[in-house]
Amino acid sequence: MGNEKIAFGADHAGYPLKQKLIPYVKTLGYQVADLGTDATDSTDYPIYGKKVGEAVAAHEFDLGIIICGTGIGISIAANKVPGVRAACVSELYSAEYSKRHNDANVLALGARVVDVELAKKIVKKWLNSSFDGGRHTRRVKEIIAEDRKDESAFKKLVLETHKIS
Ligand SMILES: O=C[C@H](O)[C@H](O)[C@H](O)COP(=O)(O)O
Repeated sequence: MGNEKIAFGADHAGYPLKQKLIPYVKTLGYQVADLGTDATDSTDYPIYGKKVGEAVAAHEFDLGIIICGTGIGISIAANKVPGVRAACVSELYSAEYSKRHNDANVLALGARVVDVELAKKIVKKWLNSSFDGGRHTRRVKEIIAEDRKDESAFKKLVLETHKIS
């Protein structure tokens, strides 16, 4: 923990929480970049979900943290980017298991759902958790195959284990 580079993004609803989380995550020792938005003026969450998603998928950053009102819209937008596994989280169990089982590389939060203290706890739990591997590796590989539209790789992974296609 601590040496990864993290990209932050938020719409207007997420902006106030983003401004609180960035200094907090810096105190945990991470390198942080703010990809916007820079004000509470109304904007559109897909802009920032896409921006952070593309930066993470391109390996410019190790992880992303994105925030809108519910966390839902911005996570939907980020998950359209191949290579992104964004988890919309509002409690600690999912914060941990989105890393352990899903290897989530983007965390989405709802600024109208969680308060600042809970958001900090979720972020810390997520950053401190890591992928379990094992059976979860095959499942994540199936997601990656689908991202790549590699139907034969997907079918091979499924067939190997479940004897279905
Ligand atoms: O999923 C979408 C997000 O929660 C947005 O932050 C929300 O829809 C923005 O709503 P409004 O334009 O009413 O501030």
